[in-house]
Amino acid sequence: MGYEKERRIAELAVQRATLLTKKVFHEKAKGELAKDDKSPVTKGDFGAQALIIQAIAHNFPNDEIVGEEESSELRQDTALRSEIWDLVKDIKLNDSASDALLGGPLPSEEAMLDIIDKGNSPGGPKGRIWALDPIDGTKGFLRGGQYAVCLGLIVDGDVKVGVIGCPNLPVDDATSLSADIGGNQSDEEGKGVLFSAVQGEGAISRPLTSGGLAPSNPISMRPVPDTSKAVFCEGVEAGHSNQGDNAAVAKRLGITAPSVRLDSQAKYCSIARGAGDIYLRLPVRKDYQEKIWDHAAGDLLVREAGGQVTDIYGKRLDFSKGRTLIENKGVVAAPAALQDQVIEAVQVVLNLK
Ligand SMILES: Nc1ncnc2c1ncn2[C@@H]1O[C@H](COP(=O)(O)OS(=O)(=O)O)[C@@H](OP(=O)(O)O)[C@H]1O
Ligand SMILES: [Mg+2]
Ligand SMILES: [Mg+2]
Ligand SMILES: [Mg+2]
Repeated sequence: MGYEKERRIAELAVQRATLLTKKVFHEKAKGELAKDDKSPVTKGDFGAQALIIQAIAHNFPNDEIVGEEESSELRQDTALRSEIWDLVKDIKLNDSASDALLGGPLPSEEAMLDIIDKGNSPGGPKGRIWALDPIDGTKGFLRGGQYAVCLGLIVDGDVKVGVIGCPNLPVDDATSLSADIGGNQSDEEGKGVLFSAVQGEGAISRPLTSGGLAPSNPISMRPVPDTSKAVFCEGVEAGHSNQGDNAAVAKRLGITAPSVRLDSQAKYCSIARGAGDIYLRLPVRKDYQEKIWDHAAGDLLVREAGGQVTDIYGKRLDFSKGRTLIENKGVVAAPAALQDQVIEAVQVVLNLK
């Protein structure tokens, strides 16, 4: 069994970070800022990044981290910074043995900024590099929908460990995707799932808790007799994937069921547990480069659950090229037996052949 410690620490670090994101999720003022690329970031994103990097640095001090966020806005905005510190300093798992594994609380507000900035690795083909998305689906988080806390370990360009916490997904793997899954989640009963995978060892899920890790179950994609019976998942934001092209692909595959729209890597998680079958993320803009933290953990989770993950050309996602997936365009994930047919349909719709 490889990467046992990495999986355990990653699961606990993600679980601890969701304690903070869940608090912010219920606050009216989430400390929203617009980044240079106009995308949103909140107290939840900064706080979760600080907590997770602290845990990685404590356990694996020589590893590099590619984290989505950086602290420059917080170095200007002292009010927001102290609001984040007020949250971060009090977050701990209510199982002291588990919490101790993460290295205890952060030392100070100033140290928190430096810890956030340890996520500045350029990535690349060599060594151990963690890809961290402290809140994936920030727009979903702000809307009251799905979001995910995502952490993957890439070793020499290959994803070895993937962990995703989804506080708003139903615990029950068998719960079918319903229209309200991406909607307002005021009722927390029965919600919150922690997914993980290690290369070559399959994929599992367990309920998210506020203490130690709960018992886990293996998960797998469901068998789909033919593509027309498949349910496909896509993003909520029309600016992140081309919903018109996604629909045209579904039509070519004979799919009549409406798509299930949900934010974040919860899409990878859903198909990996058989709540949905195909994830389409067809590009909106030619020049957009997908970020490694948006896909590393989900890519491994789906492949370990019996699926394939490629870009629109049928090429595996290449995590060895830096902070972005510069060698790939779009994402297509499906049960292994259907992948060729789905790629064929994508290529016809996008006029690639
Ligand atoms: N133009 C464009 N194309 C593709 N992807 C983009 C684009 N712009 C942003 N992003 C990234 O989308 C991440 C959120 O993905 P989602 O799957 O949640 O999108 S969706 O809202 O459900 O459609 C989001 O991740 P977070 O910032 O972590 O939320 C962004 O990294
Ligand atoms: Mg973002
Ligand atoms: Mg993201
Ligand atoms: Mg994010």
